[in-house]
Amino acid sequence: MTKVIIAGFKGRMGSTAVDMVKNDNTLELAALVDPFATEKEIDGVPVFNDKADLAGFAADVWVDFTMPSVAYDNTKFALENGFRPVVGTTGFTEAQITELIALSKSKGLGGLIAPNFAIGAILLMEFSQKAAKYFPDVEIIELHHDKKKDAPSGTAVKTAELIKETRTYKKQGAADEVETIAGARGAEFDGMRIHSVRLPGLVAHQEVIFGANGEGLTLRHDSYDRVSFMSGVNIGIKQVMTITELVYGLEHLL
Ligand SMILES: NC(=O)C1=CN([C@@H]2O[C@H](COP(=O)(O)OP(=O)(O)OC[C@H]3O[C@@H](n4cnc5c(N)ncnc54)[C@H](O)[C@@H]3O)[C@@H](O)[C@H]2O)C=CC1
Ligand SMILES: O=C(O)C1=N[C@H](C(=O)O)C[C@H](O)C1
Repeated sequence: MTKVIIAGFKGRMGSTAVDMVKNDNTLELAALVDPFATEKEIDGVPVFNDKADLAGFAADVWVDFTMPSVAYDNTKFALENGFRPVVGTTGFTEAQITELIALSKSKGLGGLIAPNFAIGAILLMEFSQKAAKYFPDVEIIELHHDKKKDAPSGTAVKTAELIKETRTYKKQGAADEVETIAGARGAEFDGMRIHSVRLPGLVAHQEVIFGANGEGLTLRHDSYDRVSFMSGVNIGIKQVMTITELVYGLEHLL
């Protein structure tokens, strides 16, 4: 049995992850963490408000769906306490990821930071990376629910990072273009543009639009329900038990 801690269990993703773990008889819910929890235990599973109280606790995996502002500290805490992190929380800097990978190696602990756990989103990123080799003009439009705290989404950033590996650099748009309203052209990443839409009713969606002479290519993925992320979280939990360092992106474990 793999013993799993879920941090952020009161939230949209954390609560969905609790159901997924409960429905897999090879996984055991070992502890739940959320500063907003009022319960001391739920169905015999201990509940903690503060991660510090989990130092020395016996568990294998730390699943994290919390907030960008705490995800780095939580992941570091997990590694320092022998829990293999499986982190969906977004907002890590490149430097933080590099540091956490080094820490995981020094501890010999597997781990995963995955900006998106949906298999369709992983495919969208891979297809986009392939297309960018032939279509260097690309704009990313990510669309999310209006409770999302970070912009652009972690998935959009990861998509842009992957595209950067195959795309020949170019600064897109007219050389003399002017924004008459600041931000009209979106965020810039390596010369390409990323646009963030926030609306009630949405869950998590992304389009990657390529343009070339006389043709266009649009790739799109939609998560209509948070259950779309759960097979990826389940794979992540199982795979981190078999590796000895943290990886960035679920594609490394598929
Ligand atoms: N990688 C992926 O596939 C996905 C990632 N996400 C990301 O997961 C994160 C959480 O998203 P939601 O569940 O929608 O947010 P949410 O706001 O519904 O839930 C976050 C929960 O974390 C709790 N929390 C805050 N600080 C904490 C701490 N220090 N320790 C433990 N719990 C803490 C909050 O009280 C809240 O219950 C976001 O960064 C989001 O972008 C969301 C969907 C899919
Ligand atoms: O906040 C969300 O909801 C999501 N966050 C992740 C991201 O920032 O990419 C993954 C997914 O898009 C849902």
